[in-house]
Amino acid sequence: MNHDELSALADPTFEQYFLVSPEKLQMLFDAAGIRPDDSVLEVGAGAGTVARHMPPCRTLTVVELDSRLIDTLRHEVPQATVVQGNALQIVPLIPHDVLIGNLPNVVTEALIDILPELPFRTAVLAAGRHTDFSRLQSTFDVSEVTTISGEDFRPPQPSVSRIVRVARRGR
Ligand SMILES: C[S@@+](CC[C@H](N)C(=O)[O-])C[C@H]1O[C@@H](n2cnc3c(N)ncnc32)[C@H](O)[C@@H]1O
Repeated sequence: MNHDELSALADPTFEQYFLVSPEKLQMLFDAAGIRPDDSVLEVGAGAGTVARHMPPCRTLTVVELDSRLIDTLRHEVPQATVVQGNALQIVPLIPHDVLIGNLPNVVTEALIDILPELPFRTAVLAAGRHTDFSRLQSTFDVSEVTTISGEDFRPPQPSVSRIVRVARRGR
């Protein structure tokens, strides 16, 4: 899918900006540290621009709320199990070693609340500049990987967000 087609698919109601920067995708995957025997779960998978470049892993499950994008995800990421629904309800039901997400900020805030109950080794999440991860610091190492904005996305994202790595200590 080219950049014009991605932009045409995006629905601002769902804050749909699709990450296309090869450099930022590589930084995301480096931070995730995906191993060939990992189960990977991506939430808010959009049109599959992240998932289609996912490094080799044992299983890949992608979750997307917008039912319009489900056929696109099945086409773009044929190796993935595609699930339509709300990430906050689905994430606790799917075992995973690595969690990747670029969700609207309000959803990410709610996801952070449930992170301690999830099984992942490493999570890599896009978050707003002011999203508060401090509540995780007793259990996880939290570090900023990079910032993402504008031309990193199609359509260009008007705001600046951060990619944040959350790693469970001792794993
Ligand atoms: C900013 S886009 C990111 C898409 C893709 N991960 C990327 O980086 O290119 C956010 C996506 O999250 C989806 N989304 C919004 N709320 C969601 C929720 N509660 N559960 C699952 N997906 C959601 C939107 O429909 C949208 O496709």
